Amino acid sequence: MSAIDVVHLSKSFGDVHAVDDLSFTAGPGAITAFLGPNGAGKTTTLRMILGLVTPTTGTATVGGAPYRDLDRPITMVGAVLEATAFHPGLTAHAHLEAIRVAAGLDPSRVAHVLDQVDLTGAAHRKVHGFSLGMRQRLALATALLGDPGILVLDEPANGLDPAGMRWLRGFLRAYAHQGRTVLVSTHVLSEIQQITDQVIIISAGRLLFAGPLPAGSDLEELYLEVTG
Ligand SMILES: Nc1ncnc2c1ncn2[C@@H]1O[C@H](COP(=O)(O)OP(=O)(O)OP(=O)(O)O)[C@@H](O)[C@H]1O
Repeated sequence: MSAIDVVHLSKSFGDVHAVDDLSFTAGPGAITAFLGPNGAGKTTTLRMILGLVTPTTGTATVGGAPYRDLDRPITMVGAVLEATAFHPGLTAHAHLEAIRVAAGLDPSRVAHVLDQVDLTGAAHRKVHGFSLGMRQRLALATALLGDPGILVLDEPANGLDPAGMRWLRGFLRAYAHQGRTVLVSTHVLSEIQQITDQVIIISAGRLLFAGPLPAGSDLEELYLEVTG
């Protein structure tokens, strides 16, 4: 059983077939890049994996079970979705602490995840003064609170400066090397090419390519070839 299994998954919104009979797996110890043009169905697929959208047909499971059936999902799957909102009046520390308490996690986790994303120095600043990149780091820290074995990320490089992108690459690589699973949707092909183990490309909700990037090939070339 792979960490994330998508099997004949479909989702229609009225006449729009956002996801259309999609199947793929994202296994442990690897970074899987989830790619496709605007409107291809990536976010809808990620939201079905995370139990936020109900599939029309098919299944999406994490660790063998649908997300909604997981006992303590925060300890199994961490997610960073687009446009993550934080209460602007809270500090980063207070935001994380509230979630930690609600989830019954160990008190040491807050300092640990702040350190993991390099936000320790800003822990007691209010989030309304945070840059986009700092918000992305805080969203990642939130996803890491439960020490999950699976990370699902939608455009995590959004707002990161070049140093931040390099940091994120190193972080995700190390995370996968621990035997954990990373599924990341992105349009920044030059970034993901450097760390990806497996590539999934979809368009109009359908699978176009699944597999490792062939040796010596360029991800942008492959992407444009299969989506063109
Ligand atoms: N709640 C919704 N109601 C109606 N249509 C929707 C809804 N969510 C998504 N769609 C439609 O489903 C299709 C897939 O959208 P989705 O956001 O999954 O694509 P995406 O690959 O994530 O795109 P992008 O790269 O632009 O973020 C689009 O045509 C979109 O308009």
